[in-house]
Amino acid sequence: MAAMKLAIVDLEPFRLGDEAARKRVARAFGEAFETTGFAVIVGHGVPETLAGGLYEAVTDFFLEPYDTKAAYTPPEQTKGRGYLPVGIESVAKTLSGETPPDLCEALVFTAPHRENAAGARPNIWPAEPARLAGLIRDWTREMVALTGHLMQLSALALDLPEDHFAQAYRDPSLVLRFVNYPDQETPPRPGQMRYGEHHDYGALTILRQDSAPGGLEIKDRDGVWKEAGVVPDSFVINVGDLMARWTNNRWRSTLHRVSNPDRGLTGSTRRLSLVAFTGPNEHAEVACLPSCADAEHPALFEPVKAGDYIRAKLDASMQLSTGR
Ligand SMILES: O=C(O)CCC(=O)C(=O)O
Ligand SMILES: [Fe+2]
Repeated sequence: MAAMKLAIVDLEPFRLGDEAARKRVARAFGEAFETTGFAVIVGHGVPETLAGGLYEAVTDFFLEPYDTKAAYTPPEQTKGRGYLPVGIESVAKTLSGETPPDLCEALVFTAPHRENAAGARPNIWPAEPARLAGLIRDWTREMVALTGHLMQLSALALDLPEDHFAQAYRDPSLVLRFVNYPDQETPPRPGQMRYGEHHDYGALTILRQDSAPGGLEIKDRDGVWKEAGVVPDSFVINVGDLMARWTNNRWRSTLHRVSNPDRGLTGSTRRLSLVAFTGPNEHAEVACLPSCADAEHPALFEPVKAGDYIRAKLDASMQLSTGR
């Protein structure tokens, strides 16, 4: 399979440079989202020791016996928190009717940055490995900070004042989804994938992937699936539906999926991803940005409340919530 040529954007001149440097980075960032909907960022400022430590701790969690992990599965059939075993989710269902379950298991935290907020449903924190909870709390702080940088960059790239999104992101939404794609001892069923084709629902997704076989694939403008590839110590950032709506499709929410590893491979093909779905506050209204519509490009979407849009998509993706 051919590789998708993703733009690699160095954020360091944005974080540390002068105005001209910031504008340059923003231009590259925006161009990537206008063409492929994906950008690879380096120089992002997130410490590699933390990323590596979290990767190891999450790996250790998924290596625990099934019964230990299943103790963290929530009673409700939604995928907002806790341990979600293989078989619970079928993400391609958000696009088309019945599809076999995705070949992944996940550990999910919703809004871990506002755990103590009144009315928030508590996340489910695994006791083992003991270092995991602290690492996730540190990661949460990094993801919120990185989201702030990405939204400043987004505003500049969209010809808006740098703080345009500050209000909507004062108390942002955040879902952390740690995903393990196990070795496939039996062949997948027809149409079954590690993670089926889908759009992300939020504004920007931040993904740390590893280089195991059976990786991220992106559908290009001609409808051809291409491999995303892996750049060491980077994050893949992609545009979700809310950002596409905000930008009137100037930025593209692109179909992607996680493919199965070749059956001929020997040795482990296990793959681990650290995903952060970022977005504005649930109460924020997402309506066409002033710089994204004109006489030739009238607004394509009705304004939506961010939280309502996400909730509808999450409901549709649950394998067990049949009849939708
Ligand atoms: O694991 C990956 O590379 C991508 C996962 C993904 O697309 C998602 O969680 O929405
Ligand atoms: Fe995705």
